[in-house]
Amino acid sequence: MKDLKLAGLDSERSIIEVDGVSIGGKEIILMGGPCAVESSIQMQESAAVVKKAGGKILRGGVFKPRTSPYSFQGLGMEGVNYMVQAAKEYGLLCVTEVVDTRSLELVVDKVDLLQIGARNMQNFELLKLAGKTNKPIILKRGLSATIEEWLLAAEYILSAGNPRVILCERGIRTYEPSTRNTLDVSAVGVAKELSHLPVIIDPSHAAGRRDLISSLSKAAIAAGADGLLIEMHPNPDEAVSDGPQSLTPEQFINLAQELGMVAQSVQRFFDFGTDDSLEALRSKIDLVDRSIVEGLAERMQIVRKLSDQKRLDRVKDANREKEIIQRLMSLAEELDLPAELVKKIYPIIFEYGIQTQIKSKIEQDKRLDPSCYYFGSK
Ligand SMILES: C=C(O[C@@H]1C=C(C(=O)O)C=C[C@H]1O)C(=O)O
Repeated sequence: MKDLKLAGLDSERSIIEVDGVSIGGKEIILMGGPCAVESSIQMQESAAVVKKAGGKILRGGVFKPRTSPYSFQGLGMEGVNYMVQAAKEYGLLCVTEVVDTRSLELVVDKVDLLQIGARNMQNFELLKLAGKTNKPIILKRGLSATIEEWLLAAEYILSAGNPRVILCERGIRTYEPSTRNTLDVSAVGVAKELSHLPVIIDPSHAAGRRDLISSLSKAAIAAGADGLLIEMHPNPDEAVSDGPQSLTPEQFINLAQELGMVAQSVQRFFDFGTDDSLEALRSKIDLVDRSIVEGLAERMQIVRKLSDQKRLDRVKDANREKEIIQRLMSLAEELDLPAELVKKIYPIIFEYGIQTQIKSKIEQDKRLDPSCYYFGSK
């Protein structure tokens, strides 16, 4: 694309540093908070949840570009102060949306990042002014903007002198009414092919309903997104805006717990572990235990299949068992785990493996020779 003089991908991808948080590196950055700032207590509660989930950035709208003029328009500067205070207390950064040059000037020195929303993606005066600030800009893709238009909007900010732009896909307008917008997952790959800028995903505005947020967030990471911007409210049923698409604190934390595995599968990481409280460490252990048991169940399924290929009197194979134990004992040593643990646990696992094969073999034999039923039932 010829006009992407600064946004175009030359060689290196940009990693955007904001006070110790790097967006666009290996780490997946989680940002969360309510659609609109409503009160000091609401922001305190939200900040506590974001922190607990391993999130790095607190979001909250104070100037709300609402579809209807009669919807809540935001708390303005009072709201900014609530958010800044809460973020500070919990060691988080904070971001809010600016809707015009006036609101930008009001908040630029207060927050850590600025957001330009979908409806203002082509507000060129605002883009130029954002380009003159020293704050990173989260630039949302417009409701009906092509990827090219979105990148050219980023080019406005870059060419005005601000190199820190983060692209945010938030769903586009399609003919499909089941979701508020359609999350364009492929936009992540396309934008990254054309541009060096980090790309994050806002699944909340894309879906418009909370039941899809978890799966869309995981899809976003799998597709290569550098972060997630998710709406979460301490009490979504009472939210003044976007309640139906806001996660509850519990859902937000549960989702965050699952992000690490998805991140790992695409050679990234998500640090759920910033919270080392007893409760947080125990939930981490619960997650690991779950995958241990799931792994054992999967192993058992495979072992059971092996019975097809064996005679009943040849189910146990001592050499194979020895070989497995030796291999896993060296792995344990490499991983700083007592090798003795493997030596003790595995014979029990083999024992159950053998039992399950024998059972399956007997069932097979019965199926092959139905006479044994008749014989047995006489
Ligand atoms: C699965 C097998 O059968 C038995 C169970 C084993 C296991 O659980 O890994 C290993 C050897 C056998 O004693 C096998 O032969 O591989």
